[in-house]
Amino acid sequence: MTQFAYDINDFNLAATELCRYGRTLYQRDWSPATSSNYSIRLNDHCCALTSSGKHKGELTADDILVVDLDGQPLPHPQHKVDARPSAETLLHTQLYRRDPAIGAVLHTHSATAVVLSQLWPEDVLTLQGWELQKAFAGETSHEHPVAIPLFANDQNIDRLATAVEQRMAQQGQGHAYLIRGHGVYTWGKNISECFRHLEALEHLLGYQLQLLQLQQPIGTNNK
Ligand SMILES: CSCCC(=O)C(=O)COP(=O)(O)O
Ligand SMILES: [Zn+2]
Repeated sequence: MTQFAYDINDFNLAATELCRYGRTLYQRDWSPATSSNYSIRLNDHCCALTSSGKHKGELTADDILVVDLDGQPLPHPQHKVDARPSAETLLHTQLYRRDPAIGAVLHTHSATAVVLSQLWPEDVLTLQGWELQKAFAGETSHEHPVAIPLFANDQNIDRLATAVEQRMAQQGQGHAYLIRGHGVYTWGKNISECFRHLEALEHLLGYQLQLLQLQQPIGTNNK
């Protein structure tokens, strides 16, 4: 440990990874126009997190901040005084606070996730029957239902994080959730597992969206 509440080497590694994943997620068109935020846990008390409003395909280590699990920025020798953590920081810290096994969180805004989140009528989307569900940690069969809760979008992130926590306390943590018209949050024990969850989810949500489109009576989209 240093004079800071985290190990600088851990921060440097996390910053490198977050920048690298940012380039990948931007190239996949899942993080357009400065949208999205990403984080990696540094220890029991803090995480490295993207700064607000940055282009996610062009992140540098200067764009990665450290916050404690209340979402408050912690000092770093190179950080600019005006750098602000993500506006959605509390959606990351809610996850790190509830589960010490969570090591990384990714939030993205793919067209598939956003469109499906607007079309889906219920407050939970249950994935079942897809082999790719087994990409989620601990899932061993396509037959086991994987519930993806949906939340109304809310500019009050504190209130949204409280709603997420309440739903998880009642119905289980799951692997991911959708915010309507906004995007998806998913997590994992580390960034590589988290990315696997996100990649699986993108495909699974794509299957569901295609099913919805196929179930639409022929010709109705021309009227
Ligand atoms: C331009 S997208 C609007 C904000 C958002 O939803 C997002 O994911 C990025 O917010 P941040 O403060 O983390 O840059
Ligand atoms: Zn967002």
